[in-house]
Amino acid sequence: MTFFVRGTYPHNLSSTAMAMSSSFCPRLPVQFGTKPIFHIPTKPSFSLSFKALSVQASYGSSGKEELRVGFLGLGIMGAPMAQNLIKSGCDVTVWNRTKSKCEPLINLGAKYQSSPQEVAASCDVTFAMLADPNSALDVAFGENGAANGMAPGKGYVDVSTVDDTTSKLISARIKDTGASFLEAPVSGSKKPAEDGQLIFLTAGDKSLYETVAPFLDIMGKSRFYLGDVGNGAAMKLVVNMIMGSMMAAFSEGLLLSEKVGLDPNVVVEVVSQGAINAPMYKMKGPSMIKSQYPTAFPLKHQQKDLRLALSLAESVSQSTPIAAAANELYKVAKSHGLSDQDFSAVIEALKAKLQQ
Ligand SMILES: NC(=O)C1=CN([C@@H]2O[C@H](COP(=O)(O)OP(=O)(O)OC[C@H]3O[C@@H](n4cnc5c(N)ncnc54)[C@H](OP(=O)(O)O)[C@@H]3O)[C@@H](O)[C@H]2O)C=CC1
Ligand SMILES: O=CC(=O)O
Repeated sequence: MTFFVRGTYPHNLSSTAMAMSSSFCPRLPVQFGTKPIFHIPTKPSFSLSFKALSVQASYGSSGKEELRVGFLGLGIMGAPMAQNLIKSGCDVTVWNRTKSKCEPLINLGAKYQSSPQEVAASCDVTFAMLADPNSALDVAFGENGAANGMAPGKGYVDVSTVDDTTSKLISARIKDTGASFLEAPVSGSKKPAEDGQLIFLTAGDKSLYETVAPFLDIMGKSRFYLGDVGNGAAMKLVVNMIMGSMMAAFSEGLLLSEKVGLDPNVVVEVVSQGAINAPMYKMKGPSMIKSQYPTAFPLKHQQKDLRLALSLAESVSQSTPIAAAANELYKVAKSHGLSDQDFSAVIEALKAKLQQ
């Protein structure tokens, strides 16, 4: 298995920095499949402004034709990802099933096409950020799907969280057209998407990976190249299987602490200072204690990821009893109408009134 990681940038993509980065969108050769012409500086050690300037230094004066970038799916994640590309000066064309979600991006300068096929036909690389395997397949294969607009020299980058089987199906269909395919699911939620701090877990055509790397660097803080299609999907499912179980265990801890007379806010503080600290606890804990779940990562997507991870585990006979138990809790939460709340609403599934 091939493995590659670029160093992370210790910065936040503030609006000032975004403004600084405008017109720094990478200019790239239009044709794929050749040796990478440009080199991304590795492990820059300071600040976003350095990131923006690096991109300018590498691409700004190349004189090559700018790649036209398509973006399909403008939900919680897709909208800020596309926005960061637009604000960096990229030539972006958007499509979303619910057209009204395109308006804010069109106002920022994006072009619009009325189907995935038209986006793919009018762009050199097309990113897709869809809800789940069915929607990813629909948008790639359906009537007026992206595959109908693909051709040799183009690239399709699916950044949705799906299972490896779905990803391989999409890859095969796209590659049948002569185009290239990269799966690139992301780790990181709404805020990292807004801040250009996502972690890309990519696999597939290496030449496409190299071609789109500058775009990944606008939207993210690091990227991994993991080899064959399916490895990116599997990595994402493993990570989210761990995250879903952690959130379920954290929920149990908060409720138990309250029942025995402890202040759950102090539990959050103690956890945050110790070896089991994870940013998620301090970020979500205070609102969970107030029974508030402002949506960053919808609970229905976390349950989807657990379901897909369990199926992946079953395919290789790996026992995953903790994830299986967590999945049951998310299913209970869904059945109580919490699908569109943040995944931290899983705590509600443990409250006595929901279990009756
Ligand atoms: N939110 C998060 O924190 C993270 C999410 N992810 C993953 O990223 C993906 C997107 O997540 P997120 O943005 O939160 O999800 P949202 O539910 O906010 O957005 C889903 C997107 O998929 C579109 N869609 C759904 N069904 C269809 C369909 N049948 N045909 C066409 N388009 C469809 C929606 O269109 P419409 O607007 O019309 O409904 C929308 O653009 C998911 O796979 C998720 O697991 C990964 C990392 C973090
Ligand atoms: O998929 C969700 C995330 O936070 O990553």
